[in-house]
Amino acid sequence: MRELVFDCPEQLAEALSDALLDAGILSVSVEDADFGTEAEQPLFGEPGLEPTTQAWSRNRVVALLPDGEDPALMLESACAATGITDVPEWSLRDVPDADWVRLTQSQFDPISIDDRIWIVPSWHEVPELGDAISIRLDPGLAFGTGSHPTTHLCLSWLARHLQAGQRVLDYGCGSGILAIAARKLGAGDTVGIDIDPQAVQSAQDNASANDVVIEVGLPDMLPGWHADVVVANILSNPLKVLAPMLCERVVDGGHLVLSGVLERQADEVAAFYAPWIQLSVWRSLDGWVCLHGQRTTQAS
Ligand SMILES: C[S@@+](CC[C@H](N)C(=O)[O-])C[C@H]1O[C@@H](n2cnc3c(N)ncnc32)[C@H](O)[C@@H]1O
Repeated sequence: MRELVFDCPEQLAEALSDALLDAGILSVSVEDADFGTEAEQPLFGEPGLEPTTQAWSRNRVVALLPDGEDPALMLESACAATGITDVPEWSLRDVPDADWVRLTQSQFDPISIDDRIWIVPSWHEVPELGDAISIRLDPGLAFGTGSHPTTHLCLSWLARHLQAGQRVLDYGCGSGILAIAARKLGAGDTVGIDIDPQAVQSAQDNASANDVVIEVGLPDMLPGWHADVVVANILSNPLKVLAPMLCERVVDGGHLVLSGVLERQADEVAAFYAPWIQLSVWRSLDGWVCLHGQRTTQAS
């Protein structure tokens, strides 16, 4: 296969990419044309949120051509569709044949959480477990493969503190990884809730693949019972909004475990929870924190 490559300014990158896709290009990626040079200007944004600027000042558009198509005609038609009169200079490059499935899979090795939990993609052998548990999980549409520090922190907390039989609510369950881990670590009734229907489906599928029973659903399916452990790995803003509801879901003496919070956001998030539960940083990893607190019987 071949790729069409050209540079264009920030204001044209998105429109031309869309027009190329409309013209029949198979896929388009936009890269920083100044990557690796002194002119490189990285785009930053809070993880999980879109950066405010959507493109670099000089963008390299890389478009995968369908077999037999004329690249010049495709680019000219995309330019005409977007009202661009100066067709950018372009070049062609060959895409070497590769086993893309194998290449992608090779990027995901089993992940160990403190030697207590192994997250193992389905194409890998389960490593020697000893006393550890293993969770079969493939990267998919829902967040939560264990590679992100926030998931790692929550898993680590569960592995160290969860007691057999405790009821667990995993709020913002994504792939269901925390709920599945909780069940495999001996939790009692366990529920995973997410606002994203695709995450709910993924969590259900992953629970079945791991032979564990967890109830999974959208927020309106929250069960009547209260949990010994409520774990929520979402971002700081939704966590602030959810504070009263999440605290209310914790039984007296129960635990609240939060992540998705950057170190610099920890105090602010804890302040939102202070009327019900005193949270403090349990552990940090790569700039992220895991906050933990216990609900006392005096809490209102
Ligand atoms: C960072 S992922 C965490 C996934 C998984 N629990 C983990 O630890 O890897 C956050 C999840 O929370 C969900 N989410 C975000 N806001 C939510 C809300 N207000 N109520 C329920 N789920 C929410 C997202 O759809 C996403 O699946």
